[in-house]
Formats: sequence, C-alpha cells, structure tokens
Amino acid sequence: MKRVFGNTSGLKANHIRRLENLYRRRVSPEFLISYELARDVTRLSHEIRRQIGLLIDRMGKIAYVIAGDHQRIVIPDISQYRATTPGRLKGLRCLHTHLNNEPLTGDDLTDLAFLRLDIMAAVTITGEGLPHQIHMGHILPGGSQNTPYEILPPLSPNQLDIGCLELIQAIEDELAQLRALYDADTGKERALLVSVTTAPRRIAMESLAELEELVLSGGITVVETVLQQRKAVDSRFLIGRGKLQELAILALRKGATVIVFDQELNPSQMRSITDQTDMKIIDRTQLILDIFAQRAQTREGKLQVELAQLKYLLPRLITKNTAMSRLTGGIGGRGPGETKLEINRRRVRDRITRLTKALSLVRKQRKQQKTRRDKKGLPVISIIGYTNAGKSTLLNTLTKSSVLAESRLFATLDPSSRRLRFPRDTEVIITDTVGFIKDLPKDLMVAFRATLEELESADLLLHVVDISNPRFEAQIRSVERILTDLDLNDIPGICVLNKQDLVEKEAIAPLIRSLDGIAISAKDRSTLIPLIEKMEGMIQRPDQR
Ligand SMILES: Nc1nc2c(ncn2[C@@H]2O[C@H](COP(=O)(O)OP(=O)(O)OP(=O)(O)O)[C@@H](O)[C@H]2O)c(=O)[nH]1
Ligand SMILES: [Mg+2]
Repeated sequence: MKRVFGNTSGLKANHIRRLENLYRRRVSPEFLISYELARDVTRLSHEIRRQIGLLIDRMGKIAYVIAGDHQRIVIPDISQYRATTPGRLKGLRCLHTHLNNEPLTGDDLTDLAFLRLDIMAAVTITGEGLPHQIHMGHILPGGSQNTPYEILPPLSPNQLDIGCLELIQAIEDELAQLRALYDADTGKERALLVSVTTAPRRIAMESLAELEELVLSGGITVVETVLQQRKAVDSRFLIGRGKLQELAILALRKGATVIVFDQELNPSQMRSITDQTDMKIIDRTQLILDIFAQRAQTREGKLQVELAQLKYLLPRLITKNTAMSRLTGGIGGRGPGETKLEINRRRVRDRITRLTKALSLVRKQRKQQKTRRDKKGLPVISIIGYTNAGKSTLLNTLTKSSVLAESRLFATLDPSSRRLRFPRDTEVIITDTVGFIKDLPKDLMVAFRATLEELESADLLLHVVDISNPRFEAQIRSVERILTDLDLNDIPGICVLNKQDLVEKEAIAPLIRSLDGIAISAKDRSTLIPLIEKMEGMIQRPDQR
C-alpha cells in the first residue's frame, strides 16, 4: 500500500487505514471526482478535523493521498512525478477538502500555478460531513497577467461529470499553441529572467541586460525579462506570493525551463521558492558559477570552480532529495561535478574536503613554477578588465598567438602567459586573466584569488575597457573595486580603450582625455603602436612609476 503524505501524526490507526484505502479508489476520467469518493473523503475529513487532499491522474487513479491540518494541506514534492515538458501541465489534478466552507484560497491558486496542476478543486463540507459545494479553477493560458486563472462557479455534488479530460486537453492545446510561438530552438534551456530590486529602474535594467548577456553566453535562450521594483525586499521570500504566481504562469505560457534571478538568493529565499515551484531556479551567482564550470580548462580552474559551486550549494541544500537534484542541476544540467542525483550534505562536505586538499597541492606546484619563472627576472605585464572587453584578443594580437577569444562572457578562465619582445628588444611576460564582473560571487572571488594572485607580481596592468559597451563606465568602476579588494591599486596601469572601431570617431577623443587612456582596436595590430610604446616606456623606467 502506498503511504499517506503530510500531517498524519496523531491519527488513529483506523483513520490511517481509511486514508490508505483511498489509493484503491478509481475515478471515471470524465468526472472531476465521483460522488461516492467525494463523500467518503469529506466524511473522513470531517471526523479527523483535517483537510484531506487527493492528486488524481488522468486515468482516474489516485496518485497521492495527503493529510493536512485544519487550514491547509501541503502538497509533497511531485517534481519527479512525471518528466513533463516545460510548458505542459503536470497530469495531476488536486481535489481537497475545506473545513471552513470557503472557496479556493490564494494558496490553492499558487499551488495550481506552481505545480502546473491540471485542475485545483476544493470541496466544502456540510454539518453532517457530506460534500456541500465544489470550487474549482484551472490555469487560463490565454488569460491576461491579472487573470491567469479561470475559477468556475461552485458545482453541486451531483454535477461532477464535467468532461474533465476534454477540459484538460483544451488547456493543453492552448498551451501548446502558445509554446509553438517560442519553440524556434528546441533542446536549449529557456530562461525567464527576473529582477526583484529596490534599485532605480535604470540600474536594474542595466544589470538585467548584463544578466541576459551572461545567460546567452551560457548557451541559454531568454524568453522574457521581468523587473519588479520594490520598496523593501523580503528577506524570506524575496518576492510576494502573488508575483511568484504570475511568474509561474508566465513561465508556463512561454515554456520556460528555468527562472534566473538577477539577485543572489539567500538560502531561505532559494528554499522557499524552490519548495513552491517545480521549476529550476538559478540566481546570478549560480549562473556565473555554472558558466565558469563550463569554461574552466586547467585542473586548478576546474577544482576551484567545483569547490565554489559546492560551497554555494551546501547551505541551500534541502533535505528533500528531489529538490536537491533540481538545485544541483545547474544550467543545462551542468551542476557541480558528477554529483547529480543522490547528492546529500555529507557527501558534499566530503567532496569539499577532498577538493580543498587537491587544490592546495596544485597551488603548491604552481608556486614552484612561478618562483622558477621569477628567477628569470622578466617584467610581467598583466591584461585585466571586464569580461568580454577584448583581453585575450589583445594578447593574441600583441604576441601573434591564439588564445581563445570569443564573443561570450568568460571565454578565458585560466590565465595564459606569453613572451613579448618590444621593438627596443626588451622582453616581457604578458599574461591574460579571467574577466571581471560586478558582484563576483564571494566564493568565486576567494577561489579565483589564486589565479589573480599572479597579478601581485605584475609590473604593469593593462586595464582593457570595451568602450563600445553602453555600460563601460560601470564596468570600469567594478574592475577598480575588485582591484582595491585585491590590494592591487599600487601597480601602475594603462587604461586601454578597446574596440574603437565600433565607436563613433568624435566620441573617442573626449574619452581618451577623461580616462587618460589609449584607444585601440585589439583586432587590428596597426592600432597598437602607441600602446606598445607606452608599455615599453613604463616598463623601462620603473623609477617613474
Ligand atoms: N570590433 C571589435 N571586436 C573586438 C575587438 N577586440 C575584441 N573584440 C571582440 O570581442 C569579443 C571578446 O573578446 P575576448 O578577447 O574574448 O575578450 P576577453 O576580455 O578575453 O573576454 P573573457 O575572457 O570572456 O573575459 C570577441 O568576439 C572579440 O572578437 C576590437 O577591437 N574590435
Ligand atoms: Mg579572454
């Protein structure tokens, strides 16, 4: 016999048995529920003074029996119930009792939306414990933002032959039509981007634009962007239930597979949102971590990223295994390492310990290599800057080599070094670094400190700025802030204004003046001559630093 879910403690054996027996019942598929079953459930519910819920599949089988308390039932995690295509209904309808003669509640509608239930229905009970009225609602695919549901007038208990399957099929068809509008590239993750913020609109939009770039460079399609400005942010739920409901419906309509929050979700926010929806939820930090995980090349880089991912995940792990698998799935299933399904806290901790050991070994080795290189006494020039600024391109053009340069964020994760011989025969080592980004996740910051430690021994920093990016000023500030954090402000630097070919000529001169920079096109070697001269000059006259 399948077990009864929910609040069963304190029930008599006889009640438990009667609840368990409900699993044996069948509903004729066209009926919302049969009168007999409704009656038996209301009687029992009346007796135990607790709500009782049934999740019924489309064959009319009872998939879950749930006991609640006087006010509510809590639907168990059904994310593993059926591998549903995004934008489709769950294939389960929920019918439950209401002891206080009330219609569908806000919680009922939230569950309807979040769990993508076929139908949500509540049966009220007469004084004798018999079914009184049935309140039912379903998702309304074509509805507006404000009325995403259809709530039917109450049914009487002898009106239950409502053509249930047809109704569900009609909803599915409508959803499929909506989905078809967005289904151009299948197989990809489809993201709904959400920002919940107290920041002014302009700043929030800039941040969302960057989030979109990040998401795109993670190989994910963006189906819609939602900005919600608030006076204060709720530390427990981040966003109100009403808004969360809207999001769930929007995700359903657009066939989104994942919701990406522009804010970092604290563990309790992450838990409450994942608990309520059966969608994959990712925040900005996790997204960056996932991208880093995709890109890391060297052993050290890989270890660092996995360590950062696990550290971020640990406090967010929920005791329910299935929910964990949703959390650890990452974008496109690129969660940390091999630890996908039966991940649990203890195993995560073990892995963290092992990774930390492995990392310190790798670092020791790298330090030794570094000392060897330092002995040669060559000056080191490090190229730094916001992600996608053109750092790798500059290194390539300067040294005629071919470090991966790509139009996606975080193309470079592992530092690469090249030798460069200046016209006047000075030889230097020039290194490329991981791109900077605002709000760099703290764990990643710690993890990548090691990579950036190299910067401490740099004699000159080339701060590459993509002046064709509308947000370049904010990006400069972000980079400078991180440099301060890393205590690297004292190293002399050159501000390199890159991608001048994409900017109108008249705009360049004022920028050169205000930022005291040198404009170049990293792609075009002929534009680099003034930069090379300045670099050589600064390297050769350390006394003037
Ligand atoms: N038009 C133009 N595009 C450029 C220029 N420099 C770089 N790019 C392009 O900008 C994109 C990013 O260049 P990368 O060199 O990979 O940038 P990066 O700073 O190393 O980026 P990450 O390693 O991801 O932080 C690539 O598509 C380059 O082709 C330039 O001077 N002009
Ligand atoms: Mg790069």
